[in-house]
Amino acid sequence: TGNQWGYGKEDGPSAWHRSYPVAKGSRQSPIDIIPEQAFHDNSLGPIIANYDHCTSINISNNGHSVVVEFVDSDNRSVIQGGPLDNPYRLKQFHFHWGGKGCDGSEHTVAGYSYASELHLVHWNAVKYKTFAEAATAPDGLAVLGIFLKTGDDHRWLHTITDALYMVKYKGSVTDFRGFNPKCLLPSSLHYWTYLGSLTTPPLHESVVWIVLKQPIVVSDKQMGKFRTLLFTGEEEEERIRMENNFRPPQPLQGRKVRSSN
Ligand SMILES: NS(=O)(=O)c1ccc(S(=O)(=O)c2ccccc2)s1
Ligand SMILES: [Zn+2]
Repeated sequence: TGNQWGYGKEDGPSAWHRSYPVAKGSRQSPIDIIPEQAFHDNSLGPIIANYDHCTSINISNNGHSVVVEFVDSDNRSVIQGGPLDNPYRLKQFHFHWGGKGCDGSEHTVAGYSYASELHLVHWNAVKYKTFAEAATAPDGLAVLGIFLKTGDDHRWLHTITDALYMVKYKGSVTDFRGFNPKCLLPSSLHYWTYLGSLTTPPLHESVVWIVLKQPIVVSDKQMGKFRTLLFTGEEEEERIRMENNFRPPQPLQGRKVRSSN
């Protein structure tokens, strides 16, 4: 049923092109960001994230990551400014991470990987009627990427890591209300931006990527809780720990990465 893809040896990123030929396309993500080669574009304004009236709905394990979904039937939580021509609505956020002691970010910075990467997924509800329509349009999605590095405890991430035991298995979902992702943003919103794709199948080339330069700090213990999740469902006999759910950097193919001031 549907296309089975994963992060293992047989079904991982190097095999995705068989079912998703766009995997070898001209604007694939993630990429290795080389700061010195990024173009300082003075016309790039600040990113504005208006999450104050956002409404989280649930938290779930979709067999690839842990996802928090939001009400996106109006413009109550949007990102705008920067490279974006209009406001994009927050739909969900999720994470990518490594194994114990290993890094698991998707974008890298001059070859450097972070422990994890948070993706806040938004869609262009001004130009497109539905998320599904926006998801295949070249300017349909805007994903805000935030690096996580290990160090002190992140006081707000506890709200998420304390809920992970309820979504241990693939296909599990539970209520998750009143969470404002503003608490996960670093103090600086300086960013790199480039045109790319979803980093998982269906790998649509529909994403304006906005990757924040400043990582947030979370503890090893908090990262460890992500690794208690499973790729596998409760009914499956095989239990496979959810870790290393990241795609490696893809060819830049002549794309320009711009840098905010
Ligand atoms: N890692 S990422 O942020 O690039 C990403 C991968 C998949 C999604 S999606 O679930 O929003 C989605 C979007 C469109 C079609 C299907 C799923 S977002
Ligand atoms: Zn992602």
